[in-house]
Amino acid sequence: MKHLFIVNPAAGKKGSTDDLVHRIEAAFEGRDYEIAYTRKCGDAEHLTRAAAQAGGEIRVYACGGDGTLNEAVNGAAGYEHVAITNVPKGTGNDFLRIFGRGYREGFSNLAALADGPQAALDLMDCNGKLGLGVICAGVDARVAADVHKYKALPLVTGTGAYVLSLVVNVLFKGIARPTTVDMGDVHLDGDTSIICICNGRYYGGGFMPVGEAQPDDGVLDMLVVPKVSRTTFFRLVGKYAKGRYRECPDVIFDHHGDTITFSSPADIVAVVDGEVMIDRAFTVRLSERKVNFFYPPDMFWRESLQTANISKGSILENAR
Ligand SMILES: Nc1ncnc2c1ncn2[C@@H]1O[C@H](COP(=O)(O)OP(=O)(O)OP(=O)(O)O)[C@@H](O)[C@H]1O
Repeated sequence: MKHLFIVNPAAGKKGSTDDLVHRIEAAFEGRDYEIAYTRKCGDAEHLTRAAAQAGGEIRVYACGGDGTLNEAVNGAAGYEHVAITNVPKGTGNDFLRIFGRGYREGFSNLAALADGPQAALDLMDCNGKLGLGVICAGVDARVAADVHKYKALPLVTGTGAYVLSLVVNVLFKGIARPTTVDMGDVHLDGDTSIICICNGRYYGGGFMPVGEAQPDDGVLDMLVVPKVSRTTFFRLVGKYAKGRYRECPDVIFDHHGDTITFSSPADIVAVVDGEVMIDRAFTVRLSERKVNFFYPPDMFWRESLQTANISKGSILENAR
């Protein structure tokens, strides 16, 4: 088995690349491994696909944030002899949050990760681009997309850019946009505030719209929020972020299936695992391709197992 580390030097804190490389060298001495570095957008996808096409069992470690992971997903999808994972080195790593408390430490333990189990996960196909975690296409997507613009301004920090983007988009540009949406029996023709499709559970640094979403159940969990007043929006956002959508059936419509389409006379911003796409019509469907994902031996994404892990930890701690 070969191990390929794809390191994004632009992701994460200064000095994190050197630190990671030392940890890889220490953990993989004597094993068949290689370290490759990305230089620009798209490199992680090309490196992963090239490794997959070379043949032979391989584990690919996308070392970066959700963007680097998403590129590895697009390069590895459909190749049964390839498995990928995400070594946290970004600011977000929202997909990994599904593994519960301690996910950062768990996925940083390279020796354990190398021999960890793997599972075939579902993928979302969004106009040809694959996503593993969450796709959004409403005011939340416009906020996320604009954060990059504001970050480039002098004297604006990461949090400052997010607050600025939130204020401009929610208070000044308006929450809703004219959109036609079809998902299952739900047809909406009017203004829409939020469209969200979950295969994973988290996005935007910790929002969890559908807490019961499972990345391997063959189901995409979709939520749509029509036009609401600013007051309702701010009242709703806490419940939306905590997966309490069932408490608001009159303003959050849900569908659990395999396809959603949405279109607008104006450009729609969609964000796929943190990556921005712009178009006037989108189809998001369950892809026929899957991706093998490997993870630490003591972690899993089903709540029951996460709970079991937590209680196992406390039993061990009590025994010490
Ligand atoms: N050498 C490089 N220099 C600049 N940008 C790069 C380089 N290599 C990759 N990239 C780009 O960096 C972008 C950000 O990467 P990534 O999303 O993994 O990190 P992040 O933004 O820190 O984390 P997160 O998205 O989880 O918040 C990706 O879109 C990728 O295309």
